[in-house]
Amino acid sequence: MTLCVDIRHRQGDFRIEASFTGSGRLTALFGPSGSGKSSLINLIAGLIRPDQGRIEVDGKVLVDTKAGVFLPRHKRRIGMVFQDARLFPHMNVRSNLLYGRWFTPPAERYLDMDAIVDLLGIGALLERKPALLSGGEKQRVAIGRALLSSPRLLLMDEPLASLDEARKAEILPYIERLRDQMKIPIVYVSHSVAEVARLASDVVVLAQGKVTASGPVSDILQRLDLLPAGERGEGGALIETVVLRHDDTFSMTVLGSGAGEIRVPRIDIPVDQRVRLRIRARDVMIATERPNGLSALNILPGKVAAITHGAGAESEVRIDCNGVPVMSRITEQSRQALGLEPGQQVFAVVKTVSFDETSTGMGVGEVSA
Ligand SMILES: Nc1ncnc2c1ncn2[C@@H]1O[C@H](COP(=O)(O)OP(=O)(O)OP(=O)(O)O)[C@@H](O)[C@H]1O
Repeated sequence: MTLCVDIRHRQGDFRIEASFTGSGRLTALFGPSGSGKSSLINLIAGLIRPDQGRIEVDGKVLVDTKAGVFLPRHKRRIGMVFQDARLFPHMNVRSNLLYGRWFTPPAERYLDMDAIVDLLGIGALLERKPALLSGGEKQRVAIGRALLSSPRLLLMDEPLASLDEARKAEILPYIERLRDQMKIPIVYVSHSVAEVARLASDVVVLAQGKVTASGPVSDILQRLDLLPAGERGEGGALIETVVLRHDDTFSMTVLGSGAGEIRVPRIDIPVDQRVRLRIRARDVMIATERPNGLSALNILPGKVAAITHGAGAESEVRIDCNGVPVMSRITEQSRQALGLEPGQQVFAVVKTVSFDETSTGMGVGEVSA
């Protein structure tokens, strides 16, 4: 899918000037509060008419102010999921789901109820009213309702923001399945690095209404300078791995990657499955010789590829571990003490316990354009 956005719009004192192309399965709009993420979603959905510009999804022009085109919302075939599920309280789950089909002409319906119910695991909930659902279940039904409108694009505006960590963890695998099994492109608003790392194929970074960077998720998450200050500690490398084996004695899982084997706390993913692993830059130590007598289990040989002096006392070091970039955030004092320079052979050291449940997710399949 290709989503092309090139718009300028003013609301009050706030100006949006956004231009980007998303060609992946799940494009994350990422930025701090007030950066314009929801405004951009509303512009794509047709809830706001832009002052100037053009929006196109897979060749279908939704807006082109120069040509006088503004497709009204109901003709855009866009599914929306918000932070709050917005289900109809008087209808049961089945009726809420079927409501999504209503506005789509039968000839254009390409998703059926059974497939969606199965994908989202909501078969047991069909007769219940929303008041009897957990927050995570409500969001799964809201996603189902949006999908049953057979949309050509799905917009998700912070769909997990109102859920606690346990409910988020419950719903993330369903969004991964949706991303990997449905052919519907998704634009997903978030200000959480953990969520973006797990779900996105591409990222558009927004700050004060402007696009400051866009590209594949692994490229963007390495750029710690692009991340909001409060989320910088969550940035780092995002690498594709495969489950090699589970070590039940020590409750660990061994992942294979281009950088070597990586041990993480046991994850419930079958052997041979792809896993996307986030290694936070702040969790990576650097050694100039292979360490001995060290408790950390992951020691990845590599070469210093680049060093960036960050704000204040910090330096960011990109280590090329056999073609796999691993980021490390260390103090400038440590960098100088080790005499680190580009080209130098080093070892990236990562403790197994530094990986948590937000560090791994199902690997993204081939991204079809
Ligand atoms: N109708 C409006 N009129 C004037 N200003 C508005 C209007 N709607 C939003 N804004 C302003 O536009 C800016 C961007 O808001 P927006 O909701 O798009 O940001 P956001 O990145 O989605 O934030 P959050 O993460 O907090 O939801 C904010 O400064 C907001 O106050």
